[in-house]
Amino acid sequence: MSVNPDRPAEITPEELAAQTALYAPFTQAVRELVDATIRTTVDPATIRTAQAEVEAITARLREEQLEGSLGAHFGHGRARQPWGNTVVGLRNPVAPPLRPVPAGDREGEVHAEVVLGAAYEGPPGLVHGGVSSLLLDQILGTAAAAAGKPGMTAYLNLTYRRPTPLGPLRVEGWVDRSEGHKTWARGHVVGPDGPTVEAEGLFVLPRWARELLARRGDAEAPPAFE
Ligand SMILES: CCCCCCCCCCCCCCCC(=O)SCCNC(=O)CCNC(=O)[C@H](O)C(C)(C)COP(=O)(O)OP(=O)(O)OC[C@H]1O[C@@H](n2cnc3c(N)ncnc32)[C@H](O)[C@@H]1OP(=O)(O)O
Repeated sequence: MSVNPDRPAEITPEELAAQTALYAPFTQAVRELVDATIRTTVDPATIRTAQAEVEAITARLREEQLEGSLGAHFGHGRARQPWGNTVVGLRNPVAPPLRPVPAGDREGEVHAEVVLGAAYEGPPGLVHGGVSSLLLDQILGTAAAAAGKPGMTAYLNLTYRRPTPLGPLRVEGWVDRSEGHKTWARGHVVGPDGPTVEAEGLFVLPRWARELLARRGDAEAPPAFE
């Protein structure tokens, strides 16, 4: 998670829409490539040819690239897009991606439907425990932010109740309680037979951010967490 205390450069909603239309299908195509890489059974000569083609594409993309990570380069107003984020990033093919939306009636409650394929496997046919943790960290953090209490993960406790099958899943998060700059959130991964992994975490608005807000006298506008 990069934390940017300054407002990143903004682009217009029209430019944001244009960039989304460009990059979302491109990123999805690379996700498909990853899945195909894992599952293909083509002959060795085809693999070698495909490797050369992929390397050529990579070289073409590297002709112009950023120095570091993506951060929150794109956005407008308070709707900045964490396009590099490993869970929700629109430009990150590693991201499943998760698309949390407001749901339910608990504070900050957000849900996301997601389909996890071969790229997220741990035990055969099952989701890797670290991947469940990844999704839950994000959805609990998003719930805290949706409740207007954003923070960084101070701790995240997980209980793996039963194995999580690869395939369609729902991830849910909500705020349990908060005290000032500390917000406790809960959530779970739900499979076809009910919840599989439960999470409870503490999200803290860091001291530096609290001090920044105090200087700005702007308690309603937390700094960007992307
Ligand atoms: C409408 C929809 C909008 C949606 C819009 C989406 C927006 C976007 C969503 C982003 C969703 C991101 C979801 C991924 C979230 C990551 O992945 S974050 C990355 C992983 N986490 C980290 O790297 C954090 C690393 N740790 C730190 O930076 C610092 O230790 C912390 C946790 C920020 C705390 O720092 P601090 O505030 O400077 O420290 P400090 O003042 O000592 O502690 C503050 C309080 O927290 C308590 N505390 C700190 N750590 C702990 C702990 N481990 N256990 C218990 N208490 C603790 C302290 O005791 C203290 O309590 P009080 O005495 O104030 O009551």
